[in-house]
Amino acid sequence: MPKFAANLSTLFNEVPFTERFAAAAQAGFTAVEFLFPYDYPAAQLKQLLDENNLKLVLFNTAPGNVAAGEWGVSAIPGREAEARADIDRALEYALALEVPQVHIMAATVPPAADHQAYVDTFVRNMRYASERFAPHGINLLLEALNPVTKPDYLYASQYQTLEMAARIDRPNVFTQLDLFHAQLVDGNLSRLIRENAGRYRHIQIASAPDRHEPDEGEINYPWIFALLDDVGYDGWIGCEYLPRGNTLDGLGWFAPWAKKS
Ligand SMILES: O=C(O)C(=O)[C@@H](O)CO
Ligand SMILES: [Mg+2]
Repeated sequence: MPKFAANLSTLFNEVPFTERFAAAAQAGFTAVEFLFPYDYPAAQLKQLLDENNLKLVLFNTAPGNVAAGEWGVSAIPGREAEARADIDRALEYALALEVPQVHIMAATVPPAADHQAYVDTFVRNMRYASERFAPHGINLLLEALNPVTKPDYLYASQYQTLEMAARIDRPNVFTQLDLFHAQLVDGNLSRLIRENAGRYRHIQIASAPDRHEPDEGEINYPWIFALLDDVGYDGWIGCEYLPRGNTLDGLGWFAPWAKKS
């Protein structure tokens, strides 16, 4: 049976961030994920989780200078000290918030840059991160991002992240399978899900191509949820979509799984 986490960076934007925890709980979610915790003290976020009986299942390392086109610094040659400080800060939050997994953001790679140098830097920083998180039983995730949403990201295809995880070669490194990005870049989701079961440890969903509720568009989600059960996937499914309108109005698809109060 699928377990859904509300993404508080994309859902419940009708209210300020700190009020989205209660909104998600009232809508029947028992878990949440979000982009970044760093604007808030960990103790404040922990209190919001506890008050609303919510588990936190995912957040990301810091994105770097987003206004300058960055999306993560862990793959940028020459920025290792910053990347490792971000990794250490993510670990502090992860421990305080009891999160089981963290997405390590790689980087966008300028078209003229030396791509291999980015890959090598990322592998070294990921091995550092792996050593820091492993004693705490926390997994690290890599996520492929489609080039329309995020041009020039280190990897766009799910098969590239699987290859990268193999190259990093550490037991707590897995991929994060965002089915919206996967459909735009790779397609054939059933093959991806079946052949790589066990290599992805978190899933995110949205419709394709418009990234709305998972009840429209190219992907037949009820069928995908049954397939995930069939391959024994027991991780979380993050609802990382942009509601067509009011978040609650679009939650009809979630009604069968919502916790009844
Ligand atoms: O963009 C996505 O998709 C994400 O999951 C972000 O959290 C990280 O790029
Ligand atoms: Mg995603």
